[in-house]
Amino acid sequence: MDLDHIRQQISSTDKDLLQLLANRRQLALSVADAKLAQNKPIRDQKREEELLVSLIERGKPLGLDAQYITKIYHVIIEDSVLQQQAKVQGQLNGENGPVCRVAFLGRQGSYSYWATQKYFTRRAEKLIEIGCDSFNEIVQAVETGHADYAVLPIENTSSGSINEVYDLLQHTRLSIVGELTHPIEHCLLGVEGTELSKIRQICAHPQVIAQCSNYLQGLSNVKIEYCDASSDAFERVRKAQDKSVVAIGGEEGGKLYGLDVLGRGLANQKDNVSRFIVVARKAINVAKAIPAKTTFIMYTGQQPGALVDALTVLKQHGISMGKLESRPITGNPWEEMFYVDVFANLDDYAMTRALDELNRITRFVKVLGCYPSEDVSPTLITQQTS
Ligand SMILES: O=C(O)C(=O)C[C@]1(C(=O)O)C=C[C@@H](O)C=C1
Repeated sequence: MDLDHIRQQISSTDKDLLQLLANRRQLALSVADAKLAQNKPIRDQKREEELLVSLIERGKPLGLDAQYITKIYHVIIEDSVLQQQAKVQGQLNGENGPVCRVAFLGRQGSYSYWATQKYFTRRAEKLIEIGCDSFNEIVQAVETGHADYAVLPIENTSSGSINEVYDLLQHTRLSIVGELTHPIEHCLLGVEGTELSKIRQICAHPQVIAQCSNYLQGLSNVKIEYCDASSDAFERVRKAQDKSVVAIGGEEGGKLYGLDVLGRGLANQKDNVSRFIVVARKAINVAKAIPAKTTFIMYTGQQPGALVDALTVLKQHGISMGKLESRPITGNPWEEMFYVDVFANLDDYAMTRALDELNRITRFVKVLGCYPSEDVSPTLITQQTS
């Protein structure tokens, strides 16, 4: 068989695979309806485990190993769960209309651009992109009604919390309505023919620079140029057409600007992942069938044990905390606002009780939003496979 012929067969098999994946997605969406009708949660890890075990058994005589099957099905099931969650949420809260206007940092190719695409393709509305130059501009776009939603990076596994976004949340009337995580794979990108040894200037967003600090410390005689977004860095390099000027950003984004990859894996952490939040003017409800997260801020005052007392309230109501962050309160030197993420639905009885009590024992509490948790942890096989 000649190469072209084999490739035709591969392409045809891939076409069939895509059709099968699309069919599977449709079936999963029908499952969501059935589950809602029966009052069942979307996620069923027992079913997932049974499915994985039976697929591994079926794969063996076909020469497909367990690891390969497990890896592929973790991706398929994660997609299935998130598609179902988006459908259920759309039904519960109603979509905004035929289109949704979403503000994000940068233009085509920025990390926030990809995160926005990923999140909003699950929804029925047509996405209208509103690229912005700063986090403040993004929030303003939604506050003024120019955009329906904003996508904001809030934390990263290499650089930690994004303080500017936390501070904006303290003063906005917007609510958190969603979250998503997105892998951030930093590459060094330049125009064709750029050589690593000749680089004199690196363009990147300050968050990117923080996430690649170890790599950057190892370079000498290189000027850092701060940019509004990775897409801005790409644009500058593309325009300069200078082989001593490079950008740091994602490979896919760089390609849109005609840039070549000179180096990969620049982040301090191997698993460099950012968590983004989605904010809107109106708060949403989260269906009981979906695991929910609630984020609130509180000012406890500075009396001894004040924070311990507040966190004890959560413990007493059996509420697990995902993250605790603190930021200075503007205008009140040395006083801190605490940001708390909990795994609970705002409508849960325990959460209502806990918030009532926190309102009583702290100086200030404000709920920033309740939203579906996108943390679809992979189901592990506990039973023995033969
Ligand atoms: O069978 C179900 O209950 C589904 O929702 C489908 C599915 C899947 O994609 O296979 C997805 C999520 C559940 O956790 C289990 C399985």
